[in-house]
Amino acid sequence: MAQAAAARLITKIVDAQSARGTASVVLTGGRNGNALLAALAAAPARDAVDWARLDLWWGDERFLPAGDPDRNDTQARDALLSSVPLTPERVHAMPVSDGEFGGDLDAAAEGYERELAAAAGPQDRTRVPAFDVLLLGVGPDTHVASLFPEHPGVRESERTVIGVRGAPKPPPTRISLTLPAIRQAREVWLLAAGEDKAQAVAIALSGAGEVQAPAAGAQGRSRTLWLLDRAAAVKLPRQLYPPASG
Ligand SMILES: O=C(O)[C@H](O)[C@@H](O)[C@H](O)[C@H](O)COP(=O)(O)O
Repeated sequence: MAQAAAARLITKIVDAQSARGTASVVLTGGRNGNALLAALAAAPARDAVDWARLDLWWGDERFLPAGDPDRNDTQARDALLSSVPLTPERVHAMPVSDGEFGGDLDAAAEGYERELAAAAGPQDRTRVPAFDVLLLGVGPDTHVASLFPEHPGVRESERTVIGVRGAPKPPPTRISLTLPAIRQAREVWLLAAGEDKAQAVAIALSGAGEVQAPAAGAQGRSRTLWLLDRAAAVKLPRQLYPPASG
């Protein structure tokens, strides 16, 4: 799944850069998100991407000190970012807990909200850029980013970035894009591999509401793509699962 997603992402970035001279991608944490980045680092076509003209954002982040190994941006740098010639000012990591906002989670979330708004173009209807691709790993409970079933964050309808306390997935304190922000992306790609995601995938794709199944609310403006391996697809409703191609 990671290899296939990496190949698709390279193509999407190259297409965007040839069409508009730039591209913007929102990264996700977790096993599948990091596997995609590692696959990208190893992809032969990797350097078809003009890394200097790529804007990178995060869908969520653990609110920890800079360089903490549990931070998504630390893991992303280790998996890919440190080995490609990105433009540092175009890599928009979410605030650290020992930076300009100190340990003030809400101030840090507001800071990232302002950074997104500043990058939004006049053509963007809301206060975030029109991301070309917004990547999301899917939790076994159907969470995406740090939006968990029945938690306050998934109900947020105004803010684009929020602080999350008491997340069921450790570590508990996080910063996350909200569903309104996620839905501004041109394309949303949801990544799920492994048997432990099969139930979540089936629930999210069978008409569940976004409060009960946040992944169900993660739709792109022009496209929503679920990138699954067979193990994660086994519980899909039959009409959604093409007959095994050999
Ligand atoms: O900060 C995080 O933990 C991630 O952003 C989170 O949303 C992750 O993508 C899912 O929990 C899936 O994680 P796995 O791919 O490891 O199952």
